[in-house]
Amino acid sequence: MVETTPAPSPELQAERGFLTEARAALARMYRDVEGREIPVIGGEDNDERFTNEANARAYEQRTQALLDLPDVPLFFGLLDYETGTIEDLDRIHIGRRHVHDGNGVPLVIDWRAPVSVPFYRATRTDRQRVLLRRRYGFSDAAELTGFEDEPLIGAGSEDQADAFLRAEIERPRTGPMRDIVATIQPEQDDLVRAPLHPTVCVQGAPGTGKTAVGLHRVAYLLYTERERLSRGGVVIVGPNRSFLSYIRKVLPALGEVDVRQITIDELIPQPAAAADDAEAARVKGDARMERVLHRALWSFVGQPTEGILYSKGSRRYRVHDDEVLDIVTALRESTRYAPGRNALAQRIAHAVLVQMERRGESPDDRVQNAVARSKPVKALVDAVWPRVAPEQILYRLFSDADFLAQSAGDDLTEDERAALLWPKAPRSWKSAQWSDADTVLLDELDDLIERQSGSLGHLVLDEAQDLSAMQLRALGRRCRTGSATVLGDLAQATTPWAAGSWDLVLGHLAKSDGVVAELDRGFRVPDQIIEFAAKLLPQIAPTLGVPRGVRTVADALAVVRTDEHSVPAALVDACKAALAGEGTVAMIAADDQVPALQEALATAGLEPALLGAAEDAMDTARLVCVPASLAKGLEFDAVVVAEPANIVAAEPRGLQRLYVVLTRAVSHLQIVHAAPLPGALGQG
Ligand SMILES: Nc1ncnc2c1ncn2[C@@H]1O[C@H](COP(=O)(O)OP(=O)(O)OP(=O)(O)O)[C@@H](O)[C@H]1O
Repeated sequence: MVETTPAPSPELQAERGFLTEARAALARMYRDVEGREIPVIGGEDNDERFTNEANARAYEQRTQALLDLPDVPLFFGLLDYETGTIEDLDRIHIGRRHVHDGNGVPLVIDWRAPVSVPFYRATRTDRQRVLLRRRYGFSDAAELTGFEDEPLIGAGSEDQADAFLRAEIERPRTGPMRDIVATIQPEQDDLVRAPLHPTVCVQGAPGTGKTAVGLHRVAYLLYTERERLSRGGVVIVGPNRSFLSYIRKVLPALGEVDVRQITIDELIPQPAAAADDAEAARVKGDARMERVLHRALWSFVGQPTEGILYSKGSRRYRVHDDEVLDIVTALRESTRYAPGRNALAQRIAHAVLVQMERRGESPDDRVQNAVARSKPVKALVDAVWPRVAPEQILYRLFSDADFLAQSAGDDLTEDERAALLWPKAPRSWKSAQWSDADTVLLDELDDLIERQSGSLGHLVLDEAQDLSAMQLRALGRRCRTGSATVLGDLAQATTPWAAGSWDLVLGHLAKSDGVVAELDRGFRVPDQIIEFAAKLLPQIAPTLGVPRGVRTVADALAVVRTDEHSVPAALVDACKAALAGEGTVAMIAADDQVPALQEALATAGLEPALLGAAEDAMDTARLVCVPASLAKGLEFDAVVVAEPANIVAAEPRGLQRLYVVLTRAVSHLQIVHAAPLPGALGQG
């Protein structure tokens, strides 16, 4: 915890009194809302039901947002302004939400309000009319324990701010990620407060605060653009459920409870039941698949070989095949598949109507509709432009080598086509089992057949470096008019289908106007560990610079070499040593080694939890066993890594995976190995 003023000075007592007053005011605001009647419109039609449901939801959110969370301090900072800067207020307390007394006088000002900005931006050289900045220290139970003043005029230095940041970073972790609202840094604040449009893309080394920035940006945008965003909604897409569980408390602590946090598989509503090998998944995720699917779909539209004969009473009307062909050709150029089918029926019917008019009849729209629905027209449309389901097309692509070759054109090599073909095709498209990558292709086909609506207001993609082109297209479609916050690190790309550059990612998302920014101050990882892990960068991401550390920690890094049989015992010792310190500890190993190593730790009496077995494993246990494939995005006060060579050998992008694993520690990293250290790690 930060060095704070010895308690209780009169000033500290006054601040504690103010905190109690603010808490009471918030409780009153909560009671006011809770006691309010929710307006209910009578009647049972859809509009009325929808309005009533929306009112009830808004009410529920408003009450939840006003709940005083016992372990979240109500304010964290204070600014003294030059007199007259803000009307009637020279001193403002800054907190996670707005609190006012019974007469509307603000007690705590929301950190997102413009008057709070200098808390993050003012410096001694650019004071922004601020005289003094105060930062508060709180116990884990949100008791006010002290404060530190940073005068922006007169003698002084900026070291205090750095000490406060360091103390905040090193405060031992207990369970899920916490917010950084008290110590957002200026380069992060720029991104947090960037306008809703255009899309923002953040490349940042491990621990530079990308996830934190993304979450605070959501809270900020909901404050400035609430109405616009509540219409379409905000969705955060993370790599897996463990990660989402880890970040789930940040937005509620910032007073935002209405944001969906999901994995991409949950966004695309198609259950996956099959698995792909790496090469098939890579090809299925490639942007070229869009052209393959496009050709496959449109190959279902055939050449009309005969026209139609429509009879009404004794009269006959004929539309010839070449006329139908002209209509089909024009429609192919201008519509999607499903509306094209309807339009074909209508245009043929129109051609019949023209003939009727030429013969002196005066048919109206109803006649045109009747003709469009007549048997001969339907039969022709079914023959020339059949109804198809996405599954039918994909089934045929993966089970019919000639159809695949014809649809692939020059886009796929023979080997790539071979990777797509099923070794043994299922009996029919209805019984086929689809993989995750297939469900994304089905989604693309669905949109090629009929345009999806795409009305999301804002989309946050975390660990976006891992998404395939086809996944990015699917995400972009859901947010056609909205904007996105794209977060990631190209050096941490572990999927074989990763897009490889931020320009490509933005292009696939259909947000090419997005602005790419870089964060390069690594807050999480001590210097010594960054330097060690960065030895891998020339091999895994030669174009990226080495992140700048902001702190060193004594004995941050230890590498223990032992023989193969002694690895479990050495891991037990390392975990025991780590547990002797404060905060969370992770033992990270190659996925298939985790069960045996977990057992070794349990046998030694250490009671480890297994990440992934229960989503909230990190909430309760101090020691967690983490399969390397689930480590991304997480962090622990101390990390023990077992046998790096096995982590590397487990997958095609094993070195990238190891880089992720090595950069999870806030204070201490111990590496236990018997095999030589991989790549450049073993050198010097
Ligand atoms: N301004 C800050 N004040 C305090 N802590 C910070 C700040 N910025 C980042 N941190 C801390 O640094 C750690 C890393 O942040 P975060 O997980 O957002 O980084 P990241 O860039 O997403 O990392 P990774 O690429 O490894 O997923 C977190 O503990 C976060 O709270």
